[in-house]
Amino acid sequence: MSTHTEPTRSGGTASAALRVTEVSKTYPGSSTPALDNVSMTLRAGELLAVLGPSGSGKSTLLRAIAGLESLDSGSVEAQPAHDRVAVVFQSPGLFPWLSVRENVALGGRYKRNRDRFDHDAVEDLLGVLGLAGLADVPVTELSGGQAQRVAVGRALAVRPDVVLLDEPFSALDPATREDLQVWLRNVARELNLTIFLVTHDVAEAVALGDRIGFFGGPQGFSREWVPARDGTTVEEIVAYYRNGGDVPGSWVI
Ligand SMILES: Nc1ncnc2c1ncn2[C@@H]1O[C@H](COP(=O)(O)OP(=O)(O)OP(=O)(O)O)[C@@H](O)[C@H]1O
Repeated sequence: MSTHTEPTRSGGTASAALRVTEVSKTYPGSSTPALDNVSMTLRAGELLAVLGPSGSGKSTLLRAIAGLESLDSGSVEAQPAHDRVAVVFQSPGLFPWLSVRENVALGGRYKRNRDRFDHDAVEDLLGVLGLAGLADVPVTELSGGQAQRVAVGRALAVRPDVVLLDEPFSALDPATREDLQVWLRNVARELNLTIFLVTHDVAEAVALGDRIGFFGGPQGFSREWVPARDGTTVEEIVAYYRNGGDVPGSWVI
């Protein structure tokens, strides 16, 4: 497989961790495509936040990237391999009979992860995630925000090349959500993660995204991808959504 490179904001190049090419999908029984010829690239080490109205196909794309949806056409290429893509959904889906540490270390039980799973590294990861003090606590005793941090930890423990997050904080109260956004930003920097984040929340996209992809948008559901420039504000994005029109000149793809 060839190695792709992509221009970055700083003028250098970054390899493409994930490349989606002309992907289409229509669910059985539906007359409208959920994905209509979607192309995008996720660069290694970036957090791409994907905004879009309900029903515009964000989750379908995420699931397609994760290999959970069959495609009518198009392709998803991950570098170096597709089995190193981890997913976290809105609901943490923890195993209630296991502790925090056991949930985070769950991936080590699977044969396919054994060569890359380091149980000692789980302790370090719990520290980075701020979960060391909770390691032996049953997950049934956690708050919603703590549980979602454990879910992210479980995904990270298999050392994925790409992490897919589908509305990971949307079930949480606003204060907890803000805390977890700060937490995720710090963890992503510390571990140099590559993240594809689906969110409804413009403020979350602005707080976390190195780039922001607009899925759907002002010209109908056109599925365009418009990277945000540095310093983009929530107001600018909301105005763009509401008013449509041309993509601001400084938002160069
Ligand atoms: N399993 C399914 N079977 C049939 N149609 C589906 C299925 N999942 C999604 N759809 C349809 O595909 C379209 C895209 O849905 P999708 O959930 O990907 O959008 P979304 O942008 O993630 O929305 P939301 O933000 O509400 O989660 C919608 O019209 C939805 O009704």
